[in-house]
Amino acid sequence: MEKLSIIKIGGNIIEDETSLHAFLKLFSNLEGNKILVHGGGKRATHVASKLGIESKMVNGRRITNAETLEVITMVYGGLVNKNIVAKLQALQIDAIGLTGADINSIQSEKRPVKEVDFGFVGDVKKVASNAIDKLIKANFTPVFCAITHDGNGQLLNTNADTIASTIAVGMSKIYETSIYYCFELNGVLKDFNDKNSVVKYINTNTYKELLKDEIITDGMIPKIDNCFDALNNGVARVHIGNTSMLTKENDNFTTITL
Ligand SMILES: Nc1ncnc2c1ncn2[C@@H]1O[C@H](COP(=O)(O)OP(=O)(O)O)[C@@H](O)[C@H]1O
Ligand SMILES: CC(=O)N[C@@H](CCC(=O)OP(=O)(O)O)C(=O)O
Repeated sequence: MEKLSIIKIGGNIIEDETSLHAFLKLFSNLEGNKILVHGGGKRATHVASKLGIESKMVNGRRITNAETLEVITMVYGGLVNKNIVAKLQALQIDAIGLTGADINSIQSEKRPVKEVDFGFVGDVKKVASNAIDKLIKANFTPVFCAITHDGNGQLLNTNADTIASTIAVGMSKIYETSIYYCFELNGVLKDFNDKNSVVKYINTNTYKELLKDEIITDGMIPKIDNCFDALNNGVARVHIGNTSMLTKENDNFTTITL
């Protein structure tokens, strides 16, 4: 089986021009088939606040009313996605920016209202692996933002970590897939005050311990849940770390195993 790398970058990398440029340079030099997935939650919160729209997160997910959906469509699908695509083109990567509506790549359904009404937030139902593969086979590099659609004309907001894991699961029918969750830290840290205290391997048992000891908190919990979902559904490898984990020189990052 041929290999495919799915690389997700978080909000803090996108916000910092120098980090973003350094990452895109690394990404452009990566050999083999690749897909980029980006978030941009921080930028969305910032733009929303400039427009006088308050942002509310519950369990790491944005409550997305109609107004917020407009903001995230402009920010993720427009501003952030098109800037990344233009920067990749400057690095001679033939990137194509996509939401899940483009080529019907990611269909989702509006999250049912239970204790919380998340509004226009979508849970992924179907990834069009063959359609995405046509782009890869034509030597385009797909760049996905955190937007999906329901097939009935409705765009939905879907967390970017989930976009990365569900695309990886879908593509693992065709490729041996690896996910690299890149963020500003070196990996999952044992001690938040020591940036080098990376937990190199986490499996389902050690994860439980780390949760119990409150070493893993906040946004890291849904991120690791996404990692286990991916591994349980055919993805070969999942790593969390700084963008430099994409180079062979750095082996100080976290690998998730079952
Ligand atoms: N043990 C831990 N090690 C590293 N980060 C952690 C840990 N526990 C919680 N976190 C938090 O998780 C955040 C990453 O999750 P999130 O904000 O969703 O990522 P992203 O930057 O990819 O959008 C980190 O910025 C950090 O604040
Ligand atoms: C439903 C939901 O919460 N969607 C996320 C999508 C963006 C994202 O995931 O961005 P980061 O990776 O930068 O956090 C949001 O709107 O914040």
